Amino acid sequence: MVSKLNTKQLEAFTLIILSINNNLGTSFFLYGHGGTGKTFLYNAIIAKLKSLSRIAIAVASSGIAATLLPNGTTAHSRFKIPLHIDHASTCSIKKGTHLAELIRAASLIIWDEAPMTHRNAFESISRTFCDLMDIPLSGPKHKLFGGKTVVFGGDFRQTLPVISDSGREQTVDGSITRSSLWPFFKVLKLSRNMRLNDSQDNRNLVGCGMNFGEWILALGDGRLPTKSFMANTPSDWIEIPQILLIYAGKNPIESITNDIYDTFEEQHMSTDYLSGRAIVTPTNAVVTEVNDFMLHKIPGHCRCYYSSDSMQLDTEVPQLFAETYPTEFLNALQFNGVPDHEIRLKVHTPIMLLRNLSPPNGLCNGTRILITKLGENIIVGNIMGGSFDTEEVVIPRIVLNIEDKRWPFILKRRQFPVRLCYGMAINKSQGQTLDKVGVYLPKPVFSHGQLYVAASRVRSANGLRFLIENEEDIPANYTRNIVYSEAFTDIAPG
Ligand SMILES: Nc1ncnc2c1ncn2[C@@H]1O[C@H](COP(=O)(O)OP(=O)(O)OP(=O)(O)O)[C@@H](O)[C@H]1O
Repeated sequence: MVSKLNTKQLEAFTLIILSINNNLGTSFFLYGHGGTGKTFLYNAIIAKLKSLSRIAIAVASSGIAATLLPNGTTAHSRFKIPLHIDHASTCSIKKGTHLAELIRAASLIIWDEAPMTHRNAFESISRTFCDLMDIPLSGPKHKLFGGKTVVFGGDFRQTLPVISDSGREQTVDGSITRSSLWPFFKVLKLSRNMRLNDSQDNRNLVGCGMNFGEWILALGDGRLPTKSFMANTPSDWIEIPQILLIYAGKNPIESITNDIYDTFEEQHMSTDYLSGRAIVTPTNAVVTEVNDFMLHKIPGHCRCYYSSDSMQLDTEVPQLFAETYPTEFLNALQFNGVPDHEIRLKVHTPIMLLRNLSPPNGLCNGTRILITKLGENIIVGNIMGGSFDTEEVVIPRIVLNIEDKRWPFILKRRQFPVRLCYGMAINKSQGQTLDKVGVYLPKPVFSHGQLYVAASRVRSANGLRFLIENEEDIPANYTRNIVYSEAFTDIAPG
């Protein structure tokens, strides 16, 4: 793999290996826009360390990015980062445990998609590593991350920390670049988009004077010309080039799925075909519409799985709550990232896991699986993509505990933690390289980086299509592009 690295990747590789070999304990941040080969480089470094019998711990902020790294897990599960974290938190790792010894022995920590995680988490890891490595928390003998070489990486144009009920300022303030540790990071920059191939369709985007790669990057940077369509509304609407557009027709979902899942009838059972395609859209409600539409196209028996829902109450008068919130009410509740009460599936349909079931075996939140058997109590299938590609896996029902401040109880839902994934929420596509992506926007995106994540998954302009539905007075070749550029202007790639 090392022989394949481009110049910037090789420079970064050399500096990181130098830090490990000389125990320099450098904290790196690998910065590059989508497709510049960050994941490729992590894999080259991990392979090198493996050949030297040295340990690298690889984690990512999201499950799907973790599956792209050898033995990757989410950072939260690997380092036992508390769910509710503040500026003084530490991780629940006790000295002398297997995990503590693994961290002590590791030569390198890699953390992909770091910009998605709140800065408090990195600070708590640094304090925890100091404790495990017997390094003081301050003073001349203090070392960041207990003296370990660490490589954080990611792209600030993509998802930033999600902080509930917060606005632009709090989101940017939660970012790793606002951490007291940030000034001590050595930033390594990658700038060549390795995802895009050099085909003709990448050279010219008719009408906007840019090639596809330049256009994608300008979109992510927030440098495309913008306009506003009504007084007092955001002026962040951008024009999508004509050649990337699909028109809604009578049935927009039919139009976009016919385009992205062309040759579906012949290839609907092919893992390669399915794993290279997705319709991405901002909300889960639309994801469900897309998936329901596709499910109807698949021949064969549809199996329904119903959850068993109950309340965990912190009260001595459960009867009162049982009357107020009957089972039918609990069944109707829907939450982001939680399977519905009713799931309908067929053999040969692709599903996405919604929970980390067994990260060491590739079963992470975001893993895609092609179903081969629908049992009474298990679902069997083969993993699509990532380091566990084609491996057969078994998915059980699990109990999911769901807290929501709207309800005075914890919902306990026993269900298969899966959802069909012909369509997926934009944030679930982050980190993936796909052949064909349909960006379906019945409503515009609503948060930083969403449009960029969606548009930057493909290898060529030929693989990207937008279908936009706007209110009557806004043309269907315009959509919103939300970019918090202050999150990354100081570290623009060189
Ligand atoms: N040096 C290289 N030689 C050949 N292919 C490469 C090289 N670097 C990256 N690639 C390929 O380019 C594509 C994008 O790379 P990768 O997924 O590592 O980018 P990334 O920076 O992690 O992207 P994102 O931020 O979107 O997750 C992948 O298909 C990868 O295999």
